[in-house]
Amino acid sequence: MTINMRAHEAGILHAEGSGAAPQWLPYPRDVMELLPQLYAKGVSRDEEGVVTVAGVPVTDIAREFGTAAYVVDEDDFRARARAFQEDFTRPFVAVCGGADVYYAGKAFLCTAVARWVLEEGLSLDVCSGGELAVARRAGFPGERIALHGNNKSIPELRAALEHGVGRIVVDSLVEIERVAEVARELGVVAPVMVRVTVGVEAHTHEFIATAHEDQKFGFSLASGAAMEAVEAVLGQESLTLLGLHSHIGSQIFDVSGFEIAARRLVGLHVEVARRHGVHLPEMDLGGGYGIAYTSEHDPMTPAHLGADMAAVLDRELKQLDDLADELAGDQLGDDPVATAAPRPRISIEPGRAIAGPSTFTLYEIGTVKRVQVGPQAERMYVSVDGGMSDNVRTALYGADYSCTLASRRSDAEPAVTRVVGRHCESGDIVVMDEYLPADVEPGDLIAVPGTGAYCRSMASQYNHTPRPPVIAVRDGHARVIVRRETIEDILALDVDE
Ligand SMILES: Cc1ncc(COP(=O)(O)O)c(C=O)c1O
Ligand SMILES: N[C@@H](CCCC[NH3+])C(=O)O
Repeated sequence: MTINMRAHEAGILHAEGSGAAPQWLPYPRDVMELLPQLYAKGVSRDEEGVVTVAGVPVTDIAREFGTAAYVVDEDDFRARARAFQEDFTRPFVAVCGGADVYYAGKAFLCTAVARWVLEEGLSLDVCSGGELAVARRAGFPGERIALHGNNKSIPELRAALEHGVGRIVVDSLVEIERVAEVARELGVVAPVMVRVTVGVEAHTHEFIATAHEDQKFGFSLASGAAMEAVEAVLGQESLTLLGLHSHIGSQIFDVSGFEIAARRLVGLHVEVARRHGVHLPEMDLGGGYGIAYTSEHDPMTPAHLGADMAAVLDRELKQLDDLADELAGDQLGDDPVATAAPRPRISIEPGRAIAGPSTFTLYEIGTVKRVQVGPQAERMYVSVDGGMSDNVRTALYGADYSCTLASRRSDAEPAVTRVVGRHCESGDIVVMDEYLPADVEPGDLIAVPGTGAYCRSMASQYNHTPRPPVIAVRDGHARVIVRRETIEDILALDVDE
């Protein structure tokens, strides 16, 4: 018999693989009270038991804006952005002069969010012409934008260079030629970074790991392709090489993957300096910091992460200091070591860790059905007015979410629940296993926390379902930052011949 640790803590005893029928254990507490760390800082329950965000009851939000809706606690988002910008970067000052934080807009980006990020002093990572357009509309300065993507189009590259982006992270030899050509055409020198596949097997879902050899991103370090790419960039007059980039994957809790990545990346950085006499001014370690979706996850704070990663970098950059000693001995006499082989400035690209916990999805229950799943066990299937079209992560990665009854308190017995969507698939599941009070009924609201990253940004119109709005709440006031799609929006795309 295997016991799911989270579910076990919540009182669910799984009998998977044992052949025995599942049995549920009694669960005594309110899920939100048990797991407050899953919710944004401004989320709590009022005296009536209604969940509130920054002082606004979810019942008011549902009445005014409808459901399903993504509800973001603006102060929570900003605080997490600030924690990376300030607490994470602080230890890097002594190690390499400082660090820059590029918010990864793929997690979630709209004009308001780009402005929050800008106001909190971060830079921005975009990976498409669409994300770049949003950044431009928000007034994001080009020099604080990084452009990613493994197949950027010429119009995207042109738009990026016209906006003066601070870095383009190149991903193939064809693309190096392409960027060089567009830069020549525009009469500019394009700043680029080379995305390196460092060969780390990140401990995460295989679809969101990105630094093992057999996948589409980057230039392999092991095969020599990364050095070849560096040389290709150095050979182009319309390109300037800022540095090397590595992103090992997403929803990672273990610094050891970053440590191996840093060691290998610094190794290549030193090799470039040694072979070509080029001291690259930057180095980017990507994003990927995990968040808590359930009690199974225990993420590090940005301060803790920063301290650990700065220590790792300090250790690994000793490789560069050895080169500096060599160079100083050979060429520079008494010149300070720092001028012989200066340490690169570090940057990172967190997305999920800033956006994810700031948001919950608010759904209204439409139907409740009890299904017998064993002689002593039944599962309550709660259908909500959304599903895999607004949160595909459960279906795509087997992601685990929690939920809570949000519109009232209930003293009813807890029931093992699966929250499902309204789409035409049995895999249309939002929350696999959680407890809800057994008296939940149509019209009740539930909140699914941790949906700020890769939910709205990966939302679809499956079954011609209009995508939900994003409602930002701050200081007792809720407002729309992304409006709800309408059937008219969907019909507008459909050519009526
Ligand atoms: C290149 C790059 N940088 C940053 C990120 C952001 O990752 P996360 O949201 O896990 O921090 C991603 C996505 O995994 C990415 O591909
Ligand atoms: N979309 C993925 C993460 C991929 C991030 C982009 N490289 C998720 O929801 O977890």
